[in-house]
Amino acid sequence: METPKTVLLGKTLNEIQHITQNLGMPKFAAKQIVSWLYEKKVVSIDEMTNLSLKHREMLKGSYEIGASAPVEAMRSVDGTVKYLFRTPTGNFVEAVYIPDEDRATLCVSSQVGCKMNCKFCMTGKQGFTANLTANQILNQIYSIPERDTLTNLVFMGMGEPFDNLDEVLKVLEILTSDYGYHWSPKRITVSSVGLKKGLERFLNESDCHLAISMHTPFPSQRKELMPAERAFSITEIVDILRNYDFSKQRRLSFEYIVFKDVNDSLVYAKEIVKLLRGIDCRINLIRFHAIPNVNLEGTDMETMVAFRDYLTQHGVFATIRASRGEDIFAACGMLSTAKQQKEKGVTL
Ligand SMILES: C[S@@+](CC[C@H](N)C(=O)[O-])C[C@H]1O[C@@H](n2cnc3c(N)ncnc32)[C@H](O)[C@@H]1O
Ligand code: SF4
Repeated sequence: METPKTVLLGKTLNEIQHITQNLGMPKFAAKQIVSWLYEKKVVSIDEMTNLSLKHREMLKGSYEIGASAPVEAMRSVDGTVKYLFRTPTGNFVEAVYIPDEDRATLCVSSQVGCKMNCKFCMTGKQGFTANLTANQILNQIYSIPERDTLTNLVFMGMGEPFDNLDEVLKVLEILTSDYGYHWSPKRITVSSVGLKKGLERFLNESDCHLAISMHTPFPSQRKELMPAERAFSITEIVDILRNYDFSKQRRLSFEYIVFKDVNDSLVYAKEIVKLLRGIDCRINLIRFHAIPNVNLEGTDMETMVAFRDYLTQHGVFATIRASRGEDIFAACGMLSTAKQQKEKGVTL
């Protein structure tokens, strides 16, 4: 059997330098290769025409680009497209393309499934299967037809990015460095429940925006909704965030799914104001995408507007996030779970 080749897409400049060094290629070859990968976005090593034929052949002996097209695309009436990618081990991950006036955002996944088991999340219900490699994360951007129109990227698909931070940081480096995509870190937001080590490392090693999934300001209730609260509480998260400056380039936001009769009254809004006092941030109120077998319901728009207005009037700028792609199961984890179940012959 032929040995599988190592993929180049998703490797940092440093990693490519190791490869070229090991193959005895000249020092400048690494820069040439990353330029073919990340600027010219080639699909084969043969296209790297400023490498000598001999070096291209050497590279092809053990390496390949490693781009793979989505296996399925579902288009919503509102223009949102959900892409499904198959990993080499036969798992499915989702990326959602969301066009909106002059913006085009891609929501990417960082893991197959998730360990965090949040009560309201379909990906959490899947359990954890695997971390995605930098290649598999970057491929979600590289291999969609709209890739050159993207203005923003959010890590709000399947998985907990801080639980796979080595790979996520490599992707952020490639997207924001001069040798890579040259993107400003302001175009990228990483969303997390807040894991202590990951949070501190991300804050120190990246300049990208941060979104923390709060969902309730009360630790006792957050434990019920989000088991990760037990390991690292929302109050400790906020304490750490107080030490960082979010008043300049980097933005901090909190996500808050508004559940009917659970976290949608003024008691919650008042506690949020207290918790976030003195921190430069905003809060995004999210409509709940109902998932099967979970006794939670989204609140009505009138309550959401009142909640938003209270927060904004009391110094915490709040917005209501538009819910997109409802007709194509755009809530994270819905499509991949459906696909997985279909392959096993189960219906949801
Ligand atoms: C899927 S998570 C991925 C990133 C990270 N694991 C996190 O929780 O922040 C992205 C956002 O989607 C939210 N989310 C999960 N399930 C949802 C649902 N059924 N309806 C609406 N939002 C949901 C999460 O709370 C989180 O704010
Ligand atoms: S909301 Fe985020 S952390 Fe929670 S289970 Fe879903 S993906 Fe994991």
